[in-house]
Amino acid sequence: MDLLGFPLVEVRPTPYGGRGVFAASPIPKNTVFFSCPGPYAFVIDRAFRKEVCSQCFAYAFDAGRRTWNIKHDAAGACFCSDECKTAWMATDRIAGEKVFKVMETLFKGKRLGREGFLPPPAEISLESINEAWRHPPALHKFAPMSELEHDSARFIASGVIQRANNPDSWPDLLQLQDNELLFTQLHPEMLESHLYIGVFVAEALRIAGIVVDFDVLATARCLLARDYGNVFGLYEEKDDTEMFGFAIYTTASLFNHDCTPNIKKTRDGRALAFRTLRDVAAGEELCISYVEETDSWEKRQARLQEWWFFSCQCAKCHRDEAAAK
Ligand SMILES: C[S@@+](CC[C@H](N)C(=O)[O-])C[C@H]1O[C@@H](n2cnc3c(N)ncnc32)[C@H](O)[C@@H]1O
Repeated sequence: MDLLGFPLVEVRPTPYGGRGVFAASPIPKNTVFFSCPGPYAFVIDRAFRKEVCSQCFAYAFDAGRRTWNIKHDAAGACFCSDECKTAWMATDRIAGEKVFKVMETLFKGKRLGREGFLPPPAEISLESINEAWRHPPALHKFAPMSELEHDSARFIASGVIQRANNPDSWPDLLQLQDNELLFTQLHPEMLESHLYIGVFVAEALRIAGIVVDFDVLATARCLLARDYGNVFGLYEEKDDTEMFGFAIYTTASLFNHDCTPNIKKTRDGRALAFRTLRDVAAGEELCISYVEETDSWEKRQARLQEWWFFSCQCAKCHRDEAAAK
């Protein structure tokens, strides 16, 4: 697979975990060998909305400010500059603006939401998940939705709008690893939440009068299936400690994990850039670290299992596991 024409890298199968990204030729230390211009779908968490520019993700605190005050109140977005607001409004997000407005109104007025919680199916299998999506729950009038669910709904809505505006990019999203079954087996209670999120987004599009030529609920399901295990946290650029949202970048999610990574990602506005941490030989796999490398083997494995559903096969983990026995 071609990584958007970046000549230093190629995508190939690995013996341990699906595809990986490999150096096609030697790459010297400190080379930015790949970058991804912007996310397919993203959300700025409600709690951070006033502090993060919805267009370029600039963090107000990094600029010595508490909040950004150029706003699009109805759609729940803030901007660091008029240029960013104009860019957000003028491009293909016009449909998005309408959908986000409707979603804000429904959420703030508690106009549509869920009533209580249903128990998950007794056994989580692909069949029981399919069956649940065939019979999604109805939204209730004047029922609340949690802030977390609404943030997830905004994330899914941004992906649905992306598909509507750029149909050619949908296959890029679809080729990401589908983690629906593994995720639902670990978190069965989330199945119902995902169904509500899908129904909520479909209803928001309907109320906004946005007609698309694909099934919104099925699209929401595809996005949710690829969200866990593929998304990147959006962190502020200075210290990389405060996470204010999350985003899915199609090609960037092809990098596997290693507890001794040879590359590092950095966010540059909307873009993600990948840089070598040491000289890399031709044919070596290029891996980032999904977790804190200095944590114990047990802690790293637990986190990778919980959030990425795999047991790490890197050399350091094999060494640490052998030492622990
Ligand atoms: C973000 S995806 C990376 C790309 C993925 N290999 C693919 O083909 O789409 C993360 C998934 O890759 C696999 N993976 C990544 N790093 C791994 C590792 N160190 N050991 C085992 N599996 C790994 C796991 O299946 C994990 O859920």
